[in-house]
Amino acid sequence: MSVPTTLIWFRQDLRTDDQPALQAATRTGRLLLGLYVWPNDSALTARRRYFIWQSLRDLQARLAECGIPLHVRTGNPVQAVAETAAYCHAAEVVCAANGAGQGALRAVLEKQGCRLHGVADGLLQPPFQFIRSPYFNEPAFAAFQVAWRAACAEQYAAWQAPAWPPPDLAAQQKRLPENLKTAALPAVPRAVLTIPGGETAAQRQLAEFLPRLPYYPVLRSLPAQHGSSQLSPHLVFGTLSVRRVWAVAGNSPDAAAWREALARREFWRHYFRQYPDMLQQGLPEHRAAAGQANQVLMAAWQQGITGYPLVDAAMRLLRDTGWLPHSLRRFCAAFFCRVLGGRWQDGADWFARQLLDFEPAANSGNWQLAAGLGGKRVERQPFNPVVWSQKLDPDGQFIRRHLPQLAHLDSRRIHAPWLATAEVNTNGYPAPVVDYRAR
Ligand SMILES: Cc1cc2nc3c(=O)[nH]c(=O)nc-3n(C[C@H](O)[C@H](O)[C@H](O)COP(=O)(O)OP(=O)(O)OC[C@H]3O[C@@H](n4cnc5c(N)ncnc54)[C@H](O)[C@@H]3O)c2cc1C
Repeated sequence: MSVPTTLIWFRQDLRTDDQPALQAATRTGRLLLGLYVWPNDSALTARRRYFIWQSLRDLQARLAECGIPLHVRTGNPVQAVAETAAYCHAAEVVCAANGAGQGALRAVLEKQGCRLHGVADGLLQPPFQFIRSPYFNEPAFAAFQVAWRAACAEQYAAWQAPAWPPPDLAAQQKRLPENLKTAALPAVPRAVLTIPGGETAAQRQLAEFLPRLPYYPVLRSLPAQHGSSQLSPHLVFGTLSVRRVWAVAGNSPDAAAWREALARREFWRHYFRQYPDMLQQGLPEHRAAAGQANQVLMAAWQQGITGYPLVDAAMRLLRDTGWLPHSLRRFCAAFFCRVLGGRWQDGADWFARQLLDFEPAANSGNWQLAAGLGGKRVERQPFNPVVWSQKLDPDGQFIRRHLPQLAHLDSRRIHAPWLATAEVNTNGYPAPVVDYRAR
């Protein structure tokens, strides 16, 4: 006789700690199974795929301790979930509902007598409450942050993560039929990751960062110092709970700047849920005035051969590791739009193909801001890449690390090697592709 089960469909919530889908599934009292469906996504780079794989391996081990098998499928998600639900006689499928319509899945499941139960995850506050204007410049963010923070302060003042696992779960799961107990995880090609995947790695990284929190406000703007948490891929793939992150940061003045970063993450996600058309197209006011970088300039920027050392060091690091600190993302984006005259969409596309932590809302929003397109009018402070290079990397340490052919230049010339006299060897480093002063 078949035993009714509950299927937990893991999506971008690849963890056991503070996991709403897992908690909701446990409350059903049925036997539990997990499922992950690999996305059919051409944007899933080898690095991202390997990060997910590491996260699944960790999740599988954690779930196995409680007797929950994690099945892994590929293909169309609706079909894969429905087939697995039928195979394991699921009476209910529980998953994070990320706002995208799940009507098709619900309809298919209902036909086979199975209920779809969506739970909220990934945000500290529900969307559609705090965005008051179609603009997303600094004043709009400031207004959002005041209201949003007040709601978080109230809701999370005494927050405790729900307990996991329930004490009798492993014993109960022994009743799972043998054919459902085994779940394989096919290997994927290895990729070099500077930020490893998985809940265990995420928790370790969070613990290592917390003692450095007091230095965050200063060091986050100095890319040579590794001053930020590097938790972004974990927050994107849900190997870490954002509620957990908010709670451990605490209320101290040291934590304020870091909590502001979390507010920015949330701001973009709320904003584009409310204004989805802006994700690709931007504000209507600015649609006609898009720039167009020529292909040669765009290729030089992508490959890190623009002749501007900090841009090139950063763009090579992005290509080689899939990660950049925020200050360099902003710098490279501003350079692309304002010095090379590129369209923000083209730059955002390149970042989307490189970033380990690619997330459409954060990427699109930050690109549009860097291009000065968050308000009614174009908002552009003068942008001097040499002055910014000196601010972000005062003694050239970051440039020296990533462009060794310029390592011998002094701290002034290293930001503008074209000023070096003919006797100084710049080892074939290219001349600037454009003169920033002409822009
Ligand atoms: C052009 C550009 C593109 C970007 N694309 C992405 C992207 O695709 N995915 C992504 O997660 N972030 C993106 N960001 C935001 C930000 O740069 C990264 O989140 C941050 O660098 C991650 O480093 P961290 O984890 O050390 O951040 P920390 O400084 O330690 O901040 C903690 C967390 O807050 C969030 N966060 C911080 N700053 C921002 C911000 N300005 N916008 C949104 N979230 C923020 C991230 O989740 C981050 O992990 C982009 C920024 C720019 C300028």
